[in-house]
Amino acid sequence: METTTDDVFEQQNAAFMQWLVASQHAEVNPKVALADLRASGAGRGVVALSPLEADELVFRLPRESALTAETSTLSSLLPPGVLAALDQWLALILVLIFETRASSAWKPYIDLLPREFNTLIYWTASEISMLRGSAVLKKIGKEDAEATFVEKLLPVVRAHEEIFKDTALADIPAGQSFERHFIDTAHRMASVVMSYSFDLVVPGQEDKADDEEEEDEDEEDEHYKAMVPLADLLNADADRNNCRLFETPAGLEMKTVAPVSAGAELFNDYGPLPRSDLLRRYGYITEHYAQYDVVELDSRSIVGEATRALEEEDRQERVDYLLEEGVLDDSFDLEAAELEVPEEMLVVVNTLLLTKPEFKRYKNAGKTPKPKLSEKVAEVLCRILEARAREYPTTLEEDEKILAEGQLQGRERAAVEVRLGEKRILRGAYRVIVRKIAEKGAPKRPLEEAEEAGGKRVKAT
Ligand SMILES: C[S@@+](CC[C@H](N)C(=O)[O-])C[C@H]1O[C@@H](n2cnc3c(N)ncnc32)[C@H](O)[C@@H]1O
Repeated sequence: METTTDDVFEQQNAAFMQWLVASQHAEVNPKVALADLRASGAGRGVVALSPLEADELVFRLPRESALTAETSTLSSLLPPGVLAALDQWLALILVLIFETRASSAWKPYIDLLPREFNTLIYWTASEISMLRGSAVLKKIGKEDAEATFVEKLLPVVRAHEEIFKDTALADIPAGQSFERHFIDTAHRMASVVMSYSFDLVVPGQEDKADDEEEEDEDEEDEHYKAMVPLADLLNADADRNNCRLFETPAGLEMKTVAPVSAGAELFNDYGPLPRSDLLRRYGYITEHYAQYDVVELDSRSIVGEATRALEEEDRQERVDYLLEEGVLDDSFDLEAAELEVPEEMLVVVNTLLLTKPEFKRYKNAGKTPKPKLSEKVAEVLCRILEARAREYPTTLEEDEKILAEGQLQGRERAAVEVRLGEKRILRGAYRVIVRKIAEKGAPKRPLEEAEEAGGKRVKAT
C-alpha cells in the first residue's frame, strides 16, 4: 500500500514519543497527546485527552535530554573550545546541522523539526513589500546572518569535513554550490533555533537568577540555548497560555498554569510579541496578539517635524543635549495597549519647540521641560503621526477593505493584518491627542473635522 504524508506524520509522532520515553527517560502524562493541527495551519500541537487541573505535570524530561552544545556529541568531536568560541545561537545551528546524520541519537526528534518556514527571511520581495512602513523590515537581518554564517561557521565546517560528511550538508541540490547550500542549511537551522529553542538557566545559578530577576545584567552568562523536545511542540496564542516550562532539580517540567478541558490545546507562552515580531520570529499571527502591537516612530522624523523653524546649528545643539540627557532614543514605540505618546517623546518634542532663550535656560540648569501636551506640541505630534502613516503603501480604510473582500490568504493576508494593526495604533494615538486638546478647549484640528464629516483626510492615519 502507498504511504501517504499523513501516515508519515503519524509515524514520526509515534517514533518520537517512543524515543522520548525509552531513550530520553521522559515521563509523559497519559492525559496528553500530540495532535495534527495542520488543517488550521498550526502544524503539530499538544492537546488534552481528558481534563487537566492547574499545576498538573504534563511531562518531565531529564535536563540532559535537551539538545545543546554540551549534550551533542559534536562537542567531543571538534577540538576543545571550538563550539565554546561561538555565540550560543551559532553553536546550536552547528549542532543541529551535525545531528541531521542518519546515525544521530536525536534522529526521531530532528525528523519532527520543520524544513520550511513562513518567517520573514523566507518571504519573496513582493510579499515583503506588503509590509512596507512597518519597522519590522529593518529587523529581518538576512544578509547580516548570511555574512555571519560564512565568516564564523563555514570555516569550522571546512576545517572538519570528516565530521560533517554524513549530514544534510552532503545533500547539495543539483546545480548549487556547496557554499550556497551551506548558507541555506544554516538559515534553516537558525529558523529552528529562533522559533523552537529555549533559554535555560545554567544549573547552579537558578537561585541567583530568581533573586536578581530583572537586574540580570549579563544574561549570556546565566542562560544557555537548548532544544527541548516535546516542550517545543506546544503552540502559543498570546494570553491563552495554560502551560509553562519549569526548571527544577528533577529536570525540565512542563506544567499546566490553568485548568485545561478535554480536547483543548495546550499552549505555552512565547511572550507579549507584537504581530510584526511574531511573524518575523515564528511565521504566524493570531488576532489575540493584536493587543501587543506597536508602531515605531523614528527619532529622525520626530526631530525633523519638530524643528522645522530651527537653523541646523540650533537643531544639532538640541539633539546633542537630549542625547546627553539620555531622553532621545533612536525611536519611540506607540503601543496598542496604551495609545499614549511616551513621556520621553513628549519631553523631546517640548525641548525641540522651546524658544532659543528658553532652551538656554533649561540647558544651563541641566534640566529638560516637563512632558506637557500643549496645543503647539499636539500640532507637531499630529504631523509626526500623519507623516508616519504615509510611510505605508495603503491607508487604514484601504486595508480594511482588502481584508473584508477576503481574497488574500497566508503571508499576504498576514502582512495586511500587521500593517493595519499598526495604522490602528496611529489612528488611536492621534484621536487621544485630539481629544485631550479638545478637553482643554482648543479648536479642533482639520483632520478631526474632516473625519467627522466623513472626509478623505482620515487617510492620513
Ligand atoms: C515551537 S513550534 C510549535 C510546534 C509546531 N506547531 C510544529 O508543528 O512543530 C513554533 C511554531 O509553531 C507554529 N505555531 C505556534 N503557535 C501557533 C498558533 N497559535 N497558530 C499557528 N501556528 C502556530 C508556528 O509555525 C511556530 O513557528
